[in-house]
Amino acid sequence: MPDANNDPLTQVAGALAALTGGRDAALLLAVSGGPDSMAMLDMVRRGWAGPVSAATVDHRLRPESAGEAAMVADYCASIAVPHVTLCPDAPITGNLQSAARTTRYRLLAQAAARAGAEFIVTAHHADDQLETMLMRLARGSGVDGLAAVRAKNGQVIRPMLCLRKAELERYCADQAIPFVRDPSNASPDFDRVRMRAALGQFDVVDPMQAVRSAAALADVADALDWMVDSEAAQVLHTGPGGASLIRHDYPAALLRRLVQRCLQAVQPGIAPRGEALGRLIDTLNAGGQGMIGDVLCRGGATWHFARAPARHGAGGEGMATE
Ligand SMILES: Nc1ncnc2c1ncn2[C@@H]1O[C@H](COP(=O)(O)OP(=O)(O)OP(=O)(O)O)[C@@H](O)[C@H]1O
Repeated sequence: MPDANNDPLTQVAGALAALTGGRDAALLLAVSGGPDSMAMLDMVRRGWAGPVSAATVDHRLRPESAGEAAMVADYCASIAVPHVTLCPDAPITGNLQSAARTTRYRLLAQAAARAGAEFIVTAHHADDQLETMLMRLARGSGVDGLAAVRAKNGQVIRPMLCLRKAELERYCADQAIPFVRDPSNASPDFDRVRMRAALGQFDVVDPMQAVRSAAALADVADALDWMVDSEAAQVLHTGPGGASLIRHDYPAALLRRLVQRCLQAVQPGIAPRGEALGRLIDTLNAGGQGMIGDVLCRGGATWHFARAPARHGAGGEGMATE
């Protein structure tokens, strides 16, 4: 007899209830028009008792994108789900994937506020999680990076992590749900596409186990943040002259986070890579001084962090040490 608990709709409903705290909160679904988010749209509107609306971001980076957004709008109209297409007010430039992602989440947050939605829901699934973890592993990431795609990050929630991509595609086929395929998902120019192709030949790691590992690492990252909150209140002081750390005999994982907080207190938004941060901490431990971004850092009994004049041609997060 089929197990009702393994039914994708039941699993997604359970994940949504856990992520939202069980209330019938208003949800804004982020629907690109691909099979993952179209399956999510259909599953959530069937299984969720609270208000549901949907948004598609037309990044205007490909000629087909307006037609894809229109397809989602038409489908939403046919199932009586309110839908909005969101467009950036200026062309997306620079590192296109990363700039598109930043713009997308900003537009979605604005649309959620307008729609009165408490949560933005994306369709990241278990195969996405494994790909992300392996890409981070290939870069030597630590706990935060390997925690990969968070099931909950601020107001963004991801209830489809409990499902495989193949289940979502099967669902679309079974329910005759239309979808589009983004051609960039087939371009070998992207690391993710190459990783996906490699994983197609390699079934040693079960994506569902990767989801469990990532969730365990996310718990560890949250626990470290919690400890650092209470330590920082005792040992990290900020003022007009910058930030200082009066104690630094911490285990490495805590010290890295405390130093990150000092840096961010001086230069908001700075996110040094693990290796640069490790080199800085070695330098400070040896009583030396170094620069990360625009922050001058000095070791000694108390570590000091202060804004330095921007260096000509400085590359942001690189580090110079003395
Ligand atoms: N153009 C879009 N409009 C609305 N939602 C989108 C759009 N693109 C992506 N999303 C949402 O984000 C999810 C993940 O998409 P995708 O894997 O393409 O993003 P990514 O850039 O690789 O990951 P991330 O969103 O974590 O940065 C989709 O399933 C969908 O819910």
